[in-house]
Amino acid sequence: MEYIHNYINGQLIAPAAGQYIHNYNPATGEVYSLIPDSGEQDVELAVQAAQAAFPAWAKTPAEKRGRILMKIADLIEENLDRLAEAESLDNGKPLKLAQTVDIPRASSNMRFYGTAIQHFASEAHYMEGTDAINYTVRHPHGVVGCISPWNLPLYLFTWKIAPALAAGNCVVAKPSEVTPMTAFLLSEICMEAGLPAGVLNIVHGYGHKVGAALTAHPKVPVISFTGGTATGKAIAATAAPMFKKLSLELGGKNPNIIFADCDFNNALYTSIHSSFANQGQICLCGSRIFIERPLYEKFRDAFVAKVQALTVGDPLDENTKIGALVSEQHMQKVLSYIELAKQEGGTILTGGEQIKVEGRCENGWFVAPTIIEGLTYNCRTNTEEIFGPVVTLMPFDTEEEVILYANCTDYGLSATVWTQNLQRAHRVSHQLHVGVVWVNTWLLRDLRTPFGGMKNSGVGREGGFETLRFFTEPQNVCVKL
Ligand SMILES: NC(=O)C1=CN([C@@H]2O[C@H](COP(=O)(O)OP(=O)(O)OC[C@H]3O[C@@H](n4cnc5c(N)ncnc54)[C@H](O)[C@@H]3O)[C@@H](O)[C@H]2O)C=CC1
Ligand SMILES: O=C(O)/C=C/C=C(\O)C(=O)O
Repeated sequence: MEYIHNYINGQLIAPAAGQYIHNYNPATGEVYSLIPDSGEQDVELAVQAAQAAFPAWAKTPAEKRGRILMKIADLIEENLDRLAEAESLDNGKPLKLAQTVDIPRASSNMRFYGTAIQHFASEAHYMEGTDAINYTVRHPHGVVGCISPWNLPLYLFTWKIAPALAAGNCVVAKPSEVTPMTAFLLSEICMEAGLPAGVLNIVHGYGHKVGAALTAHPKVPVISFTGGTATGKAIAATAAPMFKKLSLELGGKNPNIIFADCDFNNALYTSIHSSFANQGQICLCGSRIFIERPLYEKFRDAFVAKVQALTVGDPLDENTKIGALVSEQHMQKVLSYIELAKQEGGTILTGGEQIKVEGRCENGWFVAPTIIEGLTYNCRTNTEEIFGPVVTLMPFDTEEEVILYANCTDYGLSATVWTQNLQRAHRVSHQLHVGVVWVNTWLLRDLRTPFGGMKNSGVGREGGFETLRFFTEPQNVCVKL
């Protein structure tokens, strides 16, 4: 059985208490490795290592920090196949998705911030008539905490640590205990890339132990978190009275709005992707599909037919489009929402159940891609995050009506709008209470843009210079000339 180790002060080490958690392969239901069940003592060691490494790392020229991040990016690319396979085994996602999306994006994250930091300049403000000049420098905070989820494990882990490190902070990071493997492999890559000891520390284990200890640690003034809204709330409750700086990327219940004048094929094929990519376990998935009434039946029938043709199965098989859900517990949550949808009067057009895959995956956690119609826009199924391969379809008649539907949840992460009418695209986008709108596309990412949500979908924005600002403390110096 393979052991995963913590990465503390440049060393791969066992957890202080010597306890481990089972790590499951979701496609087979088997335990295949062991994760450190770390606790406060391990977090303390990691914070001390990060504190000790901070003065030298903060003084390292940005160009040199950037070079190390780019070396890490190169090594991620060199190890793409190994990392992609590890991600697929750990998470249940199709290997192909890990090869083409997760791991390339992890490398892009490191490369993007390795270069961005070299363009992140101080600001100066000259005071006309007063003969004074202000300059604003941005200092790294010291030790920052990064807590990431299981749905896009290395993708989101690197999305946090890259800007934090680039800005000169030292990091204590906690990957999800459900999918720890690629963060562990990354610690080996960081050692090979020459990242100095203590600059990045990775402590594995449960959220209520490691995550909670990191959030409450008095020497960690900044926490960046991506995950569920309930967990974000718990983190905020601990962090707020300690005046910690927080970035929270939380859940979504995103509308996918399809007007009758859309490019039908583009809307259809992209909607399959935005509904079911990664088994629907992406906070940006468009789980509520609103279709303008004249197109409703045509879209519904084509969508159902195409979704029925998707291959659900062994994530390692290159024909597989839908892999396993991440855990048995998560699968039960998703199935319980399908039951709720039936109780709320929904009609299951396809899917609606667990799937038994033959062969080596017979005990895996697979759910058929599920399409439901006939629900009201404000029922629980249509307002609570399911985070699985489940979408609902609803017709609408007017822009006003669909905007009401789209905005009626407590979430406000993203939305997609399909129309060939440019004026309508702008008009509707402007009225959506979400942080990110895609028009005639989905999940097309430019890493320079602000990314994040409104309402219960989060606090703050990641991406571009926004994150470098988050991971630094501005200091203004006013000089009277
Ligand atoms: N990015 C997103 O939008 C994500 C949303 N979710 C949603 O959240 C639901 C629950 O999923 P979970 O696996 O429980 O996600 P979670 O939000 O509990 O896990 C995310 C990370 O937070 C850590 N964590 C958990 N409790 C913590 C605490 N008290 N203090 C600090 N860190 C803590 C976890 O160990 C993990 O590293 C999902 O069903 C889904 O609806 C889950 C993962 C990602
Ligand atoms: O930054 C991105 O491209 C995607 C982010 C996705 C999440 O935060 C998520 O699914 O949790």
